[in-house]
Amino acid sequence: MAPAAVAAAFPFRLFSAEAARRSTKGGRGKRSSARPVKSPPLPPAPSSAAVIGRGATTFTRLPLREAAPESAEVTLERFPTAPGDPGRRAPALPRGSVRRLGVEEEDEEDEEVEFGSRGATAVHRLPLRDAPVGSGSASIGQFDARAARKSLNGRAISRQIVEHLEDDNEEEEEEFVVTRLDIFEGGKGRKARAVPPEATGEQDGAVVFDPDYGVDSDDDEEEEFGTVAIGTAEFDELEYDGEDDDEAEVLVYHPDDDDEEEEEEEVGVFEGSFQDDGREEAEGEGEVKEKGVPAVMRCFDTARIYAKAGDGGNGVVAFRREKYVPHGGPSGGDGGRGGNVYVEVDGDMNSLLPFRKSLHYRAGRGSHGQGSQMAGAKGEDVVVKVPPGTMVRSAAGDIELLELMKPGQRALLLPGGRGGRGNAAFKTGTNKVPRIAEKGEKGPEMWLDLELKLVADVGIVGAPNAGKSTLLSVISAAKPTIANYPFTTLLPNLGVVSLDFDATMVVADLPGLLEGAHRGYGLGHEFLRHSERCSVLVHVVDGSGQQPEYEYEAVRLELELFSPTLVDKPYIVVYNKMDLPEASERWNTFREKLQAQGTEPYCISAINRQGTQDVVYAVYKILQKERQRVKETEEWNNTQNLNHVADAIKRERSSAMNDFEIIHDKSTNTWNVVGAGIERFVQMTNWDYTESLKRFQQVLEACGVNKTLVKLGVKEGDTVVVGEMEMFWNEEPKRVASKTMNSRDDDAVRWPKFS
Ligand SMILES: Nc1nc2c(ncn2[C@@H]2O[C@H](COP(=O)(O)OP(=O)(O)OP(=O)(O)O)[C@@H](O)[C@H]2O)c(=O)[nH]1
Ligand SMILES: [Mg+2]
Repeated sequence: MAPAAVAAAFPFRLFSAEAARRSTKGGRGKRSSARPVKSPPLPPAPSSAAVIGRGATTFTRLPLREAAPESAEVTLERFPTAPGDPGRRAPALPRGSVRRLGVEEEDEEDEEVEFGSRGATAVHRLPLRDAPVGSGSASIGQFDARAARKSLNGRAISRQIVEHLEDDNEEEEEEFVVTRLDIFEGGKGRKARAVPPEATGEQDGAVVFDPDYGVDSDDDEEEEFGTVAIGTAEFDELEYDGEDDDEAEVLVYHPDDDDEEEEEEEVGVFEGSFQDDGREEAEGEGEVKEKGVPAVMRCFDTARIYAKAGDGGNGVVAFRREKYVPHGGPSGGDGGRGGNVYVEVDGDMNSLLPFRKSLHYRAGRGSHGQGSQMAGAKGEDVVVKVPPGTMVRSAAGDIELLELMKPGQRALLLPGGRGGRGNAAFKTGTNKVPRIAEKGEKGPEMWLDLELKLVADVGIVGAPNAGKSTLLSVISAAKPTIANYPFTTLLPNLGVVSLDFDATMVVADLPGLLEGAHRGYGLGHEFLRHSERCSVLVHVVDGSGQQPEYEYEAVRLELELFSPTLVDKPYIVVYNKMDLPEASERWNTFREKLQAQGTEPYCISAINRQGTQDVVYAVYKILQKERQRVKETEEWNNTQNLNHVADAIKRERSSAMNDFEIIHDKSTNTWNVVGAGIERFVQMTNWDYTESLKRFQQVLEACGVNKTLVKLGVKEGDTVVVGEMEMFWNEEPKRVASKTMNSRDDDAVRWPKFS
């Protein structure tokens, strides 16, 4: 089709394919700019055959944000909402944000920044550090990277947005948005500009970061800031060193140390995570000892892993060429589906320790399609093997996704991306030689928190050195380490107790509990969650201790402080070491005390196997009752769909393209078109083909985006963002008979529903 004809058909938005190609190649991220776009940018060369219509525009590709779903409903990669309207689709659009609060008078020390994991929700606050003065070069790179490093352990290259919203006491309304993506891109040598406060004349001491520097140069801005004051810096030249007295660096936000502590505690997401083995500090006595647990113990039952389903393979454009077959027609095959990510219960595993070593699980990408209508091969699936009793949560938003209990259970967690269609699929009556093919759909990705709760029927609890491991060793075949010092047991031990042919129970021996365990003393507290799944607790008391009753009460209290459901569990009390004279002497007092409370304790000598069998029978009797009770309630809710996460992803994938929302950000004149269907369309569009632009245009028209924008009052030069595409709006130069448009619409918009 001649360019002029295309222009006539789609007079509204005029894109430059040239510019598009340029910018997509560069892959430069560009987000709502620091300053409103004041004039439409340079028109591209109209001579290019690919230019659709007249007028001009730039066409930039935005990198996609990392998927970090806040809910099981939304797991696809997506772009964040309009910066000015963070709350709108917050649940669907996970992101971090830092927002400057209103500045209180001139007191810069009091400035605060809210730092949240989604939208405007504050999770913790960092105080704003006054910006250093007198430097022409500046970078905000450190700012966000630092926050990110803190909160994400620097691992997830996820996208956080730093918002610098309007000041209450400034007349000028300004808004600055800095995405971490910009910063990361900056890290690859991109030029960026930061404007020191004295250049802007603002009193708030914040350095203004201009992510668009060098993208669209704007003369007005130069004047406003004064050219001298504007320095540029290569990001890779700058390194964060934690000090702000380094002249080469300008740190914009710099939380001071006290608040850092606070912030860590409040966020608290990373406690119990792996890594940072060497980072633990020795803590003084009397202090709260939150993380004084060796890494190996933390990894026993918690892990954080990254999973990504494979991207679909791209479809290709090909035409059949064969002797004696003139006009062979399009024959580009579809890309293959990306691999799936499964989670499977492996009965042989009993801890999450293997995840210390491997934490990235990526399914294979689908192969690209080929000529002769050959579809690409499917990507390879990956299976994440977990022990029975594993809870799977999405790290973002702490949403419970799965609870995997039985060996052999398998859940499809992330379905691979669909393969892009080849040009053979685009053949229509009016377009017999389609030069268009889709890219493969991106596979969803996620950080997952795994937590293991042992699936034991009985939990043995008690103070250190009480003889818990000894008891387990005599009633089961387990061989736990036994020694005469506290904290012999560092990780829970499991044993199977069989009373009879089919009467068995799994017993867990847990690390000892100290008074103050809930405040972090000792180790036992780390593992108490494992007893949450137990039906019965066996509380072992060391009869040879100084005050067995006191020890008993203290442990009960710790259980209660950990979780009220623990103390409500049925339990039996076992008084141990009766072979020792000091124990047998105190037995009567102990027994009377407990009887007064309505509990009948057992006395044993674990080492001599005296009385242990009675304990086993007593426990089994209670367990049977509990099992019966659980069975009755389970019958009611036994239909658990293990694939619900994948289902939600698939549902979202099939969302209609005309189901979108438009969010207007007045300060930057940006219109964000948000909708899973349309964003997915943009992601799958292969901009290498010129026909893709046309199709994109047609889709915008057909699904009503253009119409809605016009209705909402979009103006010449405004920015329109759809998924990873950013465009400038150009008014139509000349309206063309709508007949032509309609006749083309139904031809071009062939967007089938995927299930
Ligand atoms: N005399 C006597 N000693 C016992 C008895 N039961 C256990 N012990 C001893 O008590 C010490 C501690 O036993 P463990 O079974 O390791 O105690 P634990 O409760 O598992 O201790 P932690 O794992 O450190 O919490 C060992 O030296 C055992 O030999 C008993 O019935 N009589
Ligand atoms: Mg032990």
